Amino acid sequence: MKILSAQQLAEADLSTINKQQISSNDLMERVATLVFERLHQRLNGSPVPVKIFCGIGNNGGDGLAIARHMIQHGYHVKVYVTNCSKKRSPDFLVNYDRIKDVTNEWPVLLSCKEDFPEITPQDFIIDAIFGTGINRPVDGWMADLIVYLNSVKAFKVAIDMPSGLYANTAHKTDDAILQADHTFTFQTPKLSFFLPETGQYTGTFEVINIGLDPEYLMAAAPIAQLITREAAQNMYQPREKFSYKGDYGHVLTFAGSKGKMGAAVLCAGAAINAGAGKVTAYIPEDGNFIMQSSLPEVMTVESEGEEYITDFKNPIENAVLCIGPGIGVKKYTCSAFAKAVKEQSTPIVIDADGIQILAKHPELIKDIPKDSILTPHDGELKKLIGEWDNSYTRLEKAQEFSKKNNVILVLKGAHTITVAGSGQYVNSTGNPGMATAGSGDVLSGIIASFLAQGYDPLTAAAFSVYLHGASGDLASQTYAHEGLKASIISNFIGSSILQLFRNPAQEQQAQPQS
Ligand SMILES: NC(=O)C1=CN([C@@H]2O[C@H](COP(=O)(O)OP(=O)(O)OC[C@H]3O[C@@H](n4cnc5c(N)ncnc54)[C@H](O)[C@@H]3O)[C@@H](O)[C@H]2O)[C@@H](O)CC1
Ligand SMILES: [K+]
Repeated sequence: MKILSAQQLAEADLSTINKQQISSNDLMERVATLVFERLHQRLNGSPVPVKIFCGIGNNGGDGLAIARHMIQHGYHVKVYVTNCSKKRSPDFLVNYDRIKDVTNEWPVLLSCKEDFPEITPQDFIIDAIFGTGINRPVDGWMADLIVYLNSVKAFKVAIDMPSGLYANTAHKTDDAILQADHTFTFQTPKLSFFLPETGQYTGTFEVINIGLDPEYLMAAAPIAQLITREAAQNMYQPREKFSYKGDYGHVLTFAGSKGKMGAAVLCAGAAINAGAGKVTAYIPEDGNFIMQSSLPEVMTVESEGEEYITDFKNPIENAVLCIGPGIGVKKYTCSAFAKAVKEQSTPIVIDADGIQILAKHPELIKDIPKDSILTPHDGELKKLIGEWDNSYTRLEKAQEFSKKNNVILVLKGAHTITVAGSGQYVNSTGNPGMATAGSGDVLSGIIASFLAQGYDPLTAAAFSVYLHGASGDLASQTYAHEGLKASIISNFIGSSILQLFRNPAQEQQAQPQS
């Protein structure tokens, strides 16, 4: 699903009005009807006191139109208008007049702090103060209003955007932003919904298809793409009946050291669980028993070093190298890393200590095959690209690095973002239970596995990130966030592939691989 900027969404509104030959107010009415239907489904005629706060732009116009529908359906609605300027939008004004058709009360105008109404925890708040038109921080008594609304316990639903939140630009830390419990957002989610500084303001969110001009949407170059279940379904490559293990590639993991053989086991295990035809683990000599007894499906080749990998003699032709988990950064391991990377001619996966080594030896970056995939967490990323001021500069710097070095970066986080040149692919799966040791080793193994199976590097990265998160989501239904551990996530990879194509009634049946 495309993620568009606030400006593109405004253009899409205009294009819709022109192509569908409707007025902007017709579009607003369509939007308000769609939101009302969803509210009505949930509230089901409940006598809950509804308080709707409307700005004076089109977001406020939406709020007024929603209020009208609710009043017509018997809800107990009180409407407040933030009377901060005389520049009321034409569609706001139309709906301001129309609300009089269904109630004898004019909306209450708010102009200062003293006007704020009392709000009880039982109230249901609808926030239609600002949407995508916000272009500066909210200040004065309007900021106080947002702070006040945040301080009350009532349930809050935001229309299109939590008021005060920018769709795709950075905030200052003290900006007033409404903390919603749920957000109905229009046509596409906004980039800010997925970034750590701002993602929490939406609460849960739902994208409503408001029927904007399909031609505009098709042609628009998105600022990012959301990898949804549908997108992941399209990435999946089913297997041919007359195929054999040689068709599904060979992964060579270069992972593990004394005390960290678990990283190697998790990485190689995930590569097997995600479908690689063969997996060979290149390991320090002392790790052989651990690997062979943990993973009977995985072959091993020992390095000369007993506790660390100290050398590299390519044991397998045409394997996909997955290098870094648990290898440490000792000098001889760095030399073996450098040799292994240099000898590869097709894309590889570099994770964990492999990224630390690259950061310490930037001269090695030029030896990485084009379109290789690096999977840094933020600590590792900072060592590669330097510090950033906010999530937007983080993404810009990651794009620069990706373009300059012809590599794909998988920026791990609550919403992992895969950066390939100027393309940004935001993941939609995963949960906080996945913030656990070894989770990243599993991810790098999955990516290498799909690379080996012939997926192109960008697809392998984005698809693996999706499946990794989906495996964690499925596993958490049995183990809770707290009970998740990396090996469990790995055991749910097969279930997450099945779940891609299950209908909702079958979704509960997911079982782990043993
Ligand atoms: N025809 C359309 O354009 C449609 C617009 N829609 C709604 O319209 C919204 C966008 O509407 P608008 O562009 O009118 O903008 P908003 O309603 O988000 O903001 C209103 C106005 O507030 C002013 N403003 C910006 N920042 C401010 C601040 N910090 N303090 C005080 N005033 C500030 C700006 O002049 C802006 O035009 C969307 O989020 C959506 O809810 C939907 O109804 C769909 C159709
Ligand atoms: K809003």
